[in-house]
Amino acid sequence: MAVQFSTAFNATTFSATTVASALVVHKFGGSSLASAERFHAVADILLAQPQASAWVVVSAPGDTTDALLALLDAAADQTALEQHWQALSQQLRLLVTRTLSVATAPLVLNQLNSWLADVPVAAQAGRHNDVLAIGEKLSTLLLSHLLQDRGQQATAIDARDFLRLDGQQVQWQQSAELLQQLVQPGFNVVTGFIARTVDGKSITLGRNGSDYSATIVGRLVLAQSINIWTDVDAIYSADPRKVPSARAYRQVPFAQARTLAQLGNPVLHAKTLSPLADFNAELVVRSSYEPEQPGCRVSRQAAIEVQFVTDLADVVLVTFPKSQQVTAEQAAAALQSTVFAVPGDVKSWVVEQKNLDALLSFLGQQQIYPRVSSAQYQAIAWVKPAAKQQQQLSLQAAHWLERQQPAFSFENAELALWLFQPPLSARELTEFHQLLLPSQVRLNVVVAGTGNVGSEFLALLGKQQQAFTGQIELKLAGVFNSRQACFSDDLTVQNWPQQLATAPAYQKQELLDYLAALPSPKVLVDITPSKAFAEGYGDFVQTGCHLISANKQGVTLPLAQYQQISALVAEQQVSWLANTTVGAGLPVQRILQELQSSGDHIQQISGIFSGTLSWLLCKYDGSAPFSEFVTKAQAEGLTEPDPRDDLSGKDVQRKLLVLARELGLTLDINDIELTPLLPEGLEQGSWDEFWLKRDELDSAVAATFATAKAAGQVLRYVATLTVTAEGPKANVQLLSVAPDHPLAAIQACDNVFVIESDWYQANPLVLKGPGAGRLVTAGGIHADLAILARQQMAAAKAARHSQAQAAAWANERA
Ligand SMILES: NC(=O)C1=CN([C@@H]2O[C@H](COP(=O)(O)OP(=O)(O)OC[C@H]3O[C@@H](n4cnc5c(N)ncnc54)[C@H](OP(=O)(O)O)[C@@H]3O)[C@@H](O)[C@H]2O)C=CC1
Ligand SMILES: N[C@@H](CC=O)C(=O)O
Repeated sequence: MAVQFSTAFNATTFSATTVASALVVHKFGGSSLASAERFHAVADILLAQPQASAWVVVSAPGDTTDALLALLDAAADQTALEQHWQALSQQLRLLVTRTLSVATAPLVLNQLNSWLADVPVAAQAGRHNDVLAIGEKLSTLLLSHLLQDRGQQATAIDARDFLRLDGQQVQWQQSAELLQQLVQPGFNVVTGFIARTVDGKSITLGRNGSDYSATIVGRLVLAQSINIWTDVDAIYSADPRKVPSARAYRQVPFAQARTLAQLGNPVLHAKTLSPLADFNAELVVRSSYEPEQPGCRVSRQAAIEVQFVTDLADVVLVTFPKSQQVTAEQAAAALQSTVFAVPGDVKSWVVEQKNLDALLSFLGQQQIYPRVSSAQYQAIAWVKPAAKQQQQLSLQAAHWLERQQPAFSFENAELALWLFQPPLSARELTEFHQLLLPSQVRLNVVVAGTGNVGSEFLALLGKQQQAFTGQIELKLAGVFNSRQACFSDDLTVQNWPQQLATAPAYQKQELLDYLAALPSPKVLVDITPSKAFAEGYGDFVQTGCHLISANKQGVTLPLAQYQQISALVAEQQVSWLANTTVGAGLPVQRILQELQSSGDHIQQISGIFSGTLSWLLCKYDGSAPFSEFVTKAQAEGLTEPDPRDDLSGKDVQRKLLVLARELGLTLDINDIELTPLLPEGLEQGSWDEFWLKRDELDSAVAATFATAKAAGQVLRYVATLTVTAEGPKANVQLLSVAPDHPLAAIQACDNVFVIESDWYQANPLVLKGPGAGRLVTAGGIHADLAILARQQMAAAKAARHSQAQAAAWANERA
């Protein structure tokens, strides 16, 4: 039984009016049909659609067209032809038997065998287009039978039975009339890529021909929507393989999609969009691998501000007088490739070098002999947001471009285009994209402490900003120390020392007000040694900022205070990262977190936790007073601001407390037994006062060292935390160990963490490496910052995804 189209075809109805019916055309490309599993996935997609019937346009399965082209290339050589034919026949027969039921497969195999039998004859007779048609014909047959196997009505249609072209022109009226005689209820599965001339010759529609077939069929049947099922579910603001921060758009206005297509977009093609130029259907790009995703809608109704940065490699510039009538669109259609007309007085076209000869011959036929640039370029275009068509480049982007020195620049209201030689790298393209489409996430970073470690952290921040370019902006939003504070949007990693030098005195209330007003996400990075400052963490967190602490004072505050801050951190849903408080850049807390989150139980943590004491006890050989070595360690940036924190063992005691709390133990500092290296009384008073009494330290260490040496042993300052059934036991002490002891053989400054757990018992997990120093510590703080940055990026992505989903649902409801 033949059925009528929902709206009778009539050339006069080809206007940009909305069609009342909800006819949908689905197009599946080769990769969506590359195996039996993919054919089944396509059938699943079709059966999950709300429409009970649909038009389906299919490409050849997988790489069948390439295999057919290779076979045609080999046609002159009988043996090679035979080999190609055998391989292809086997592959296609296997696909049929794997895809269809035992009852249906023989029918399709019979048909396939008769087509295959004709292939060698057709190849040698030059009937190339008949050979090339086999792939699409097989896809229609396979899919329609598969749908029938699933209880559906489905018909395979060879597009050459209705689609007529005169040169490049689709014969709409004739094609529609022919198609009307073929249409059946249920699914009509049509071959993509192939058609016939008005005088009956079999032809192909060239590169991306099946997408073109889909929009032609869409227009012929007056479809409301044409779904191009491919391997992406969005149209990106730039090539995401080069620009990781490219934005995924779910809607693109038709006019911008056309410009993109003319610029060689890999998903949208100029030819594909051409039937929609005066026909108001939407085109939806969807992923057949993620059919639950809404995809990207290209339509005249898309009310969204989008912009793009496109790039096309190896192009030349072809220039001729503007009076010539020929258009780039005509040339692109004739060449089936990208020919882009750049804005300007002179007619200038950008064309890929590989298509230059074809273009010159096309122009030659019209007596046009253009000038061709002697060099090859990379063409970068900025497709401007439709709502801001008068938009100029930002000052920053203009300066950036000036530095890159493009060979040519063109600009009009909709578009700017530059030709570069040498081409921009992916990193440069990402930078440019970031300037034009600044990443939506900015992480405001406020740094407390500009001393030994703080200044190193700030020095490295510039590099990290570069590394995250296009993904998230790490904005230096404030810097202060105990004396001055600079809170300003003008701060940069280059100018902070000058800005801070002339800034007013630091006041906590001013910091609190600034943090409260600063947009989220924001982070306060504490690189001070100050307990008073750490006691204010609760106030800071209540402004909604994250915390990164290198300062051990916060994580070792008395238990009640520590728990109060932790509760506020949880309440505000912010992060508190403090990996450098133990082992500097060594990721010891992260290892403990991972072990515990995977179900392990830690039984003991022991080892050397002080880089300073490790360095001093490795270097000290009795040749000079111990205090001279302390001065050297201080100069190397290893010690605490007051090195007596190291010598007293208090710094190690704090670190052990940090790890104990990481295990969820409710210890306080005094629960950790401490045997200091520093003789009693010397920790009191100022550093200068201590320095006058340093002989006491020197002689105490010299004596202990001599005893150990006499016994053939070495000194190590060791921390131990054991979790027993009776409760935790923790101590830090100076030990004299034999040379074969596991803690004896270390490099100066090494920390060693020996972790014994349910899973690491007989052979403990050992983490070893430099545990102090300005570079490793600053690096460790950056590791925390990078973790936070990634968390923010993931949160922003999730928010964008749910916004897109909400928009898609709203669309559907509408
Ligand atoms: N060195 C290392 O290997 C490691 C160090 N750390 C930790 O890093 C932190 C910094 O160490 P380091 O850089 O050597 O110390 P510094 O003494 O060199 O610098 C400390 C900075 O903090 C500022 N500061 C002090 N108190 C306050 C306050 N109340 N408010 C605001 N700013 C204040 C100081 O200001 P001003 O300039 O005005 O004096 C100075 O800029 C310490 O907590 C240390 O334990 C952690 C792991 C390893
Ligand atoms: N002074 C400390 C620095 C790191 O926390 C040490 O030496 O370990």
